[in-house]
Amino acid sequence: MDIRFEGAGVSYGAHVALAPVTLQLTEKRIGIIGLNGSGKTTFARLINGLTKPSVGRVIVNGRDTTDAKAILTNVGFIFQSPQNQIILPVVRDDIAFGLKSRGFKPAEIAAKVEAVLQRFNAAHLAERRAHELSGGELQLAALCSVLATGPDILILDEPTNQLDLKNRALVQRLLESLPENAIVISHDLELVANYERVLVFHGGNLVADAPAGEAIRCYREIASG
Ligand SMILES: Nc1ncnc2c1ncn2[C@@H]1O[C@H](COP(=O)(O)OP(=O)(O)OP(=O)(O)O)[C@@H](O)[C@H]1O
Repeated sequence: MDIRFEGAGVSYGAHVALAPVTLQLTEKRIGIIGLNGSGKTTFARLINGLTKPSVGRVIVNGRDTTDAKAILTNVGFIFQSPQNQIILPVVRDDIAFGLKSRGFKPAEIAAKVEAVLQRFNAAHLAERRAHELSGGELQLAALCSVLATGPDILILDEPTNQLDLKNRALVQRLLESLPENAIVISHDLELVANYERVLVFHGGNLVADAPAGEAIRCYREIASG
C-alpha cells in the first residue's frame, strides 16, 4: 500500500473540512481518531476518491484519485452505517451484486461469493434479509460484500459503532485476522490501541501522526481541554 497526500485539503465554501495534508501511508494498520466533525471521514473519503480534494492531490498506489474508477476498485470502504451500503435485500445477492458490477462472469461470481462466505464463517447469513440482521451481522455482511471484490486497501468508518461487547469483539477479531491493509476510523480507542500508526485530527487539522500510545494521549488531551 502506498498512499500519498500532497497538500490535499477539502473546503466547502468558506468552511475548511480538512486543511492541506502532506504525508505517505504504507503501514498495514492505520488508525484515525479525533472529535466529532474533526475531518476523519473527509480524510478517508479522499483515499477512495469519493471526495475530491479542493487543493493538492492524493495518489493511491501510483494513481491519482481523480481517476475514480481505478481507485474505487482498489479501495474498499465500509461506511459508518453498513445498512446504507447493502443494496440488495438478501445478503448473498448483495455480495454478488458488487462482483457483477465489476464484470465478473456468473461462474466466477458464484465461486467468489462462496469463498468469501467461507472465509468469514458467514454462510449462515447468505439467505438472510439484510434489514433483519443485527448490527454485528450487518458489519459481517458488509465486510463480505466489500472484500469479495478483492480490494488492496480497506477503509472502515467506525466499525464497532453501536455494537454490543460480543459483536464488538467479533469485529475486532475479524480485523486482526485480515491480511488486507486496513485504515480504521474509530471512537473506540481500544480498537486501534496496538496500531503502529495513528493519525489524530482536530478542527480539520492533522495534529498528531504517531504510534498508538502517543496519538491516544494527544487525543485525550484534546478531548479534556
Ligand atoms: N458534504 C459536506 N458539505 C459541507 N460540510 C461538510 C460536508 N462533509 C463534511 N462537512 C463538514 O466537514 C467537517 C468534517 O467532517 P467529517 O465528516 O470529516 O468529520 P468526522 O471527524 O468524520 O466526524 P464524526 O466523528 O462525527 O463522524 C465537519 O464540520 C462537517 O460538518
